[in-house]
Amino acid sequence: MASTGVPEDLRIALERLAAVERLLVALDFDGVVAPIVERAEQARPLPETATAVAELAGLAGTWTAYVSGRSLASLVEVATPDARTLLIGSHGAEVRLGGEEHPVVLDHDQQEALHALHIAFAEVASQAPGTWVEEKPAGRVLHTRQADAEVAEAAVGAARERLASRRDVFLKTGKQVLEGSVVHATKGEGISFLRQVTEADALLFAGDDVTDEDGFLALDDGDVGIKVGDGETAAGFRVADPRNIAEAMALLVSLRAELGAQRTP
Ligand SMILES: O=P(O)(O)OC[C@H]1O[C@H](O[C@H]2O[C@H](CO)[C@@H](O)[C@H](O)[C@H]2O)[C@H](O)[C@@H](O)[C@@H]1O
Repeated sequence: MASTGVPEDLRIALERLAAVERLLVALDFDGVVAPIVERAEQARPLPETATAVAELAGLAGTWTAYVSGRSLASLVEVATPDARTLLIGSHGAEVRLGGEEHPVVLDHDQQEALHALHIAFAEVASQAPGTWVEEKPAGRVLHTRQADAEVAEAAVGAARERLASRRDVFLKTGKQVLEGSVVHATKGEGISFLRQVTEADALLFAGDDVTDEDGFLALDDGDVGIKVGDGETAAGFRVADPRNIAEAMALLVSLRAELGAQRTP
């Protein structure tokens, strides 16, 4: 089967993956399912990817998941996933399985740390035109995509400096964002959790950002990791942009549907 945007080595890996008994397909959201845009609330899935994910979720022995740095609420709003798609939010700190949400619960010290984080980011953003703060249950995100490069760099530096003495705020760098969280969680933990609950024989994970590297490091032999875009990666495969993920997902749907049809008596 020819598919122009799917490299040959990935196509072969997808053929192998399509044949496993229990398969988990886990996708990062921003930069993988949805192209990167100026404002977080404007991001939307590529329709072809959303369709392929829904089709995969309807196949026997197949689970789908979005594994995102977004809060669950924000992920649900922009991705509008159906109930079958498993959700990991806040880089692993929040979970939704079926209709059941497992929100993050903060103790008193974490609430105090979140307040300090909010003040630090909000004060920096108020002085740095083009930056803004996104709120999450266990963290805050300083967005700099719409700021001039020098303003963005200075804002991130100032925010880091203000939080340097806090051992209870964990900082992560993402695509033109600085994220702070009062809960230590990684996408690797999220992916290992999903592997456990689905009892998957193999899984696919695709990601584009530095924080997705924890996810790639949680993959085993027989799994497929796909890095979207440039940058160092532990993933075994690479594609250029989210449209290639749409193509890869469509290919996986047809391969798995075909094999499923052959298995059905
Ligand atoms: O793990 P992800 O699903 O990829 O989420 C990572 C962060 O994505 C969002 O920010 C990124 O996408 C925005 C919309 O395209 C873009 O404007 C921003 O510059 C990107 O960093 C989201 O807002 C964050 O909360 C997520 O952690």
